[in-house]
Amino acid sequence: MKITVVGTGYVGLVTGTCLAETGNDVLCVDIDKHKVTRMQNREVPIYEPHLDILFERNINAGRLKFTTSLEEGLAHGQIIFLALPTPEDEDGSADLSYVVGVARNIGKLMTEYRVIVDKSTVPVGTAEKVTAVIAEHATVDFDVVSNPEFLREGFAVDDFMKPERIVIGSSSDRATELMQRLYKPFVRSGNPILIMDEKSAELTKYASNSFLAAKITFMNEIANFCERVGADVDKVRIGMGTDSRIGKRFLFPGIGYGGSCFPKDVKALHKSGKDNNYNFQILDAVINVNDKQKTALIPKLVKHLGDDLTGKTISIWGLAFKPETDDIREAPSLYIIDELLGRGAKISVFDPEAMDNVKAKLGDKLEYADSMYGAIANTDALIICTEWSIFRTPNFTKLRENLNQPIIFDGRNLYDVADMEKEGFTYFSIGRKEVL
Ligand SMILES: NC(=O)C1=CN([C@@H]2O[C@H](COP(=O)(O)OP(=O)(O)OC[C@H]3O[C@@H](n4cnc5c(N)ncnc54)[C@H](O)[C@@H]3O)[C@@H](O)[C@H]2O)C=CC1
Ligand SMILES: O=C(O)[C@H]1O[C@H](OP(=O)(O)OP(=O)(O)OC[C@H]2O[C@@H](n3ccc(=O)[nH]c3=O)[C@H](O)[C@@H]2O)[C@H](O)[C@@H](O)[C@@H]1O
Repeated sequence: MKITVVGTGYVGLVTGTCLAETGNDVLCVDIDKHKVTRMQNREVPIYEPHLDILFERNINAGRLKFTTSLEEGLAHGQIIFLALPTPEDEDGSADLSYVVGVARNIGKLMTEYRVIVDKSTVPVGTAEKVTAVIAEHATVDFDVVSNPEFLREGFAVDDFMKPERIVIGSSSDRATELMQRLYKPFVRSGNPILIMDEKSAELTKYASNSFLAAKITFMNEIANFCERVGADVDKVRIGMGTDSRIGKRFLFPGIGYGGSCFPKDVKALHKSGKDNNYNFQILDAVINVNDKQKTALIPKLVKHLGDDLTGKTISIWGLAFKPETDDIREAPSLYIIDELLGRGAKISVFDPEAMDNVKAKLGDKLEYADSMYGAIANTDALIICTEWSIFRTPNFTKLRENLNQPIIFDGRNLYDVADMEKEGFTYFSIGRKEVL
C-alpha cells in the first residue's frame, strides 16, 4: 500500500520504517528541513535500538523516502498518518495546534479519497475536530481514524512490529477495511486488532498511560512509606507482583516517571475531565506525588552534605528519562540538576546517549565526562538517575578510588543494600534502608 507519515519523531519515523519493512511504499513528511536532509542522507536522527538496520534496508529497497512537502505526501499515500507533537499547553491540555494546522492544509491539498489517521495522542473528540477542520476545505471524500500508538521508547521497533494490540477507532467501513489490511502482518501472532468508535480509541490511549503512571506513583508512595516504617520496598514489590491480578511490571519505584508522554498525558486527561465537569481526583494525586518524587533524593543529600553545596561537586550517572533512549523530555535528572545548581554545586555528568541533548539545553552549566568513571573523579557524591545497564555492575573499587567520599544516592535501586554495606559505601536509595 502507499502510505504517508506526517511527522518523523519517535513515533512517526518508527511507524514509517516498520510499515516499509512489511512491504509498503512509505513517504515521510516533516517540516524540519535539516532533519529531512539528514534522513535523505541515510542518517537516523534519533537513537532508538534496531531502527538503523530497518531504516537502511528500506531506503535501499526504495520503500522509504522523505520530503518536506505535504502536497507530495498527500499525492502519495492513500493512508495519511499524523504523528505530530501534542505537547502540554499552559493550562495542562494537549496543544492540538500541530494536528489541526496540518489537518487544515490536508483539507486544502487533498485531490482524491484519503484516510487521515490520528496516531498522535489526542483528547477525546479530536477525530471529530479534525474531520470538521478538513471538511471546511475538502472537495473530495475522506475518513478520519483514531489509531493511538502504544510503543515505548527504547523498545519502539519491537513494540511496533509485535504489538500486544492495535486500536482502531473508526465509524467508516471503508477506512476500517484499509487499516485492517495494513496491520494484518503485525498481528500474525494472534494479538487483536480492536475496532471501536473514535472517542473510545482516543480515551483508551489516555487511560492506559494514566493507569501506568498511577501504578508507578502508587509504588513510589509505598516506597516513601517503607522508609518511614523500616520496610523494604523491593521485598514488598516482589510480594505484590506475584499476584497475577497485580503483575510484576511497572512496580519499580524511583525518582518519578518522566518522558515525553506520561507527564503530559496525565495532565491532559485531568484537564479533559475538568472541561467535561469531571474531577479526576486520582490524577490530581498522581501529578502531585510525581512532582515531589522527582527530587526525592535531594532531602537525603541535603541531610548528609548540607543545604549549601558551594564548593562541592556532585556527579550524575544517567540523564535520559529512562535507559535505551537519548530523550530527556521531563527527565527527573533535569529537576535534580536544577536543585543542585540552585544550592551552588558543581555537577559532572555522564549518559551513554543523552549527553548532546543535555548539552544543547544546559551548555556550560555542567561538566560533560567521557566515561562513567571520568564523571565521578574528584566528586563528593554520585547520584544515579537512569538505570542504564552499564551502571548495574560497576567496579566498586574504582568507584571508591575516584569519589572523594564513597557516597551514592541511587534513584533507581540498582544495587543490593547488603552489597553496599559490604563494599563500604554510604548508600541512599528509594524505599530501602539507608547505609551509613
Ligand atoms: N514518543 C513516544 O514514545 C510516543 C509518543 N506518542 C505520541 O505521538 C505523538 C508524536 O510524538 P513524538 O514522535 O515523540 O514527537 P516528536 O517531537 O519526536 O516528533 C514530532 C515530529 O513532527 C514534526 N513536525 C512538527 N510540525 C510539523 C508539521 N507541521 N508538518 C510536518 N512535521 C511536523 C517535528 O519536526 C518532529 O520531527 C505525540 O502525540 C505523542 O504523545 C505516542 C506513543 C509513544
Ligand atoms: O505514550 C507514550 O509515549 C508511551 O509512554 C510510555 O512509554 P515511555 O514513556 O517510552 O516509557 P516507559 O517505559 O513507560 O517509562 C515511562 C517512565 O516511567 C518510569 N517507570 C517505568 C516503570 C516503572 O516500574 N517505574 C518507573 O519509574 C520510567 O523511568 C520513565 O520515566 C508507555 O509505556 C507506552 O506504552 C506509551 O506508548
